[in-house]
Amino acid sequence: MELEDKFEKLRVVGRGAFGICWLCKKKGEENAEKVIIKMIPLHGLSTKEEQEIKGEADLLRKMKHPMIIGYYDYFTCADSIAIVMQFAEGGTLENLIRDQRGVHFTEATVLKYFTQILLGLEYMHSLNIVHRDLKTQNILLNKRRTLIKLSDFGVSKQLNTRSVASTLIGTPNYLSPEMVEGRSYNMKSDIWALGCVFYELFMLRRAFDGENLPAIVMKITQQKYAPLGNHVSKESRELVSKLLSGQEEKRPAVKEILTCPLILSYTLTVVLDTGRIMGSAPEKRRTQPQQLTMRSRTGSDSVSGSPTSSTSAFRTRNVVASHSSRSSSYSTATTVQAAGSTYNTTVRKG
Ligand SMILES: Nc1ncnc2c1ncn2[C@@H]1O[C@H](COP(=O)(O)OP(=O)(O)OP(=O)(O)O)[C@@H](O)[C@H]1O
Repeated sequence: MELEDKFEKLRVVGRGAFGICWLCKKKGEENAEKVIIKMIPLHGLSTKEEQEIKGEADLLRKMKHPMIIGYYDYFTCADSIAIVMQFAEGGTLENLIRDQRGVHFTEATVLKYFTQILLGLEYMHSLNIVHRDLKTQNILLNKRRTLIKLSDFGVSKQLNTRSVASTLIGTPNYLSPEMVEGRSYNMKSDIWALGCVFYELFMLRRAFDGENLPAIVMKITQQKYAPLGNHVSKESRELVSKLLSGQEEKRPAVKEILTCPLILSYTLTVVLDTGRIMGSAPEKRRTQPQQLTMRSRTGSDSVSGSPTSSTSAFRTRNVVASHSSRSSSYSTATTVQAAGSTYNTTVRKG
């Protein structure tokens, strides 16, 4: 089959090391959703490599989460494999950072984006999948640039619980010390990259940068980065330094970060908001399986998504609010089931 048989090519949105990304529309449908089709040429690849790419595409199709780009389908056409995925209209986090033109985000804005990235990553890690290429270019945004979507798992690998993937892959700026030293890649290497992204959101520049590869590598191995400015709270600075710890075992797991005091209230807000998004308009979802309307607390947001992402990934089970008669404070005990993990949390206000 040729791509043009089924889809109308609108424009090229980007080029990666392995292929071209086309913005496309299904032919013959008036209001067809726009999708991205990534074309990966197969020529020169062995049958085993081709099978590996197809295996990756199958894996991507299985992932359903609001903070992960929706992968719909793949097919072989001409001499390429075409991967059909959700179109993120807001571009990349790298572009968003660049568009700030040096004006820092507020800490609350950074923490909202960061928490969403964490939730996407937590879902992947719960499936024993490491991202391996987490960077601001691979974090996409919806049209209003309020919701993030992790993407580009071209080099992700599904790990079984005992094995580690050890291939050295990645953009140099986000490589962890263990990777530059040729040691194996693991989930904690994703945490390092997460630290780099967190730093970049605060400082609008990369944590580890340099004129050339050896200069970057030197800084990574010494964990040498310019200190975070005074606009960053002590708690956030401490978290950055934990994520960018040279020793993997000192870096916290995603679940620990989601429930640490600095992040917990953001976790609850994002999970509860997403629960509300997913809980809305079930009839509409049933009749229009390709289109999902997402509403956020701050306003309405529309992104295209997979309808099943609502059910498995996020579930708010039980919210109990109890008011204290002795003070004006109140506590909210919440059991939030996010990405297969259950958080029993108590938020106190007042
Ligand atoms: N789903 C999408 N929605 C919107 N834009 C996208 C989408 N996927 C990719 N792009 C755009 O296309 C560019 C190229 O993406 P692609 O995944 O091919 O490569 P990459 O992430 O730059 O690098 P590589 O795959 O080589 O690691 C991205 O930087 C982004 O601007």
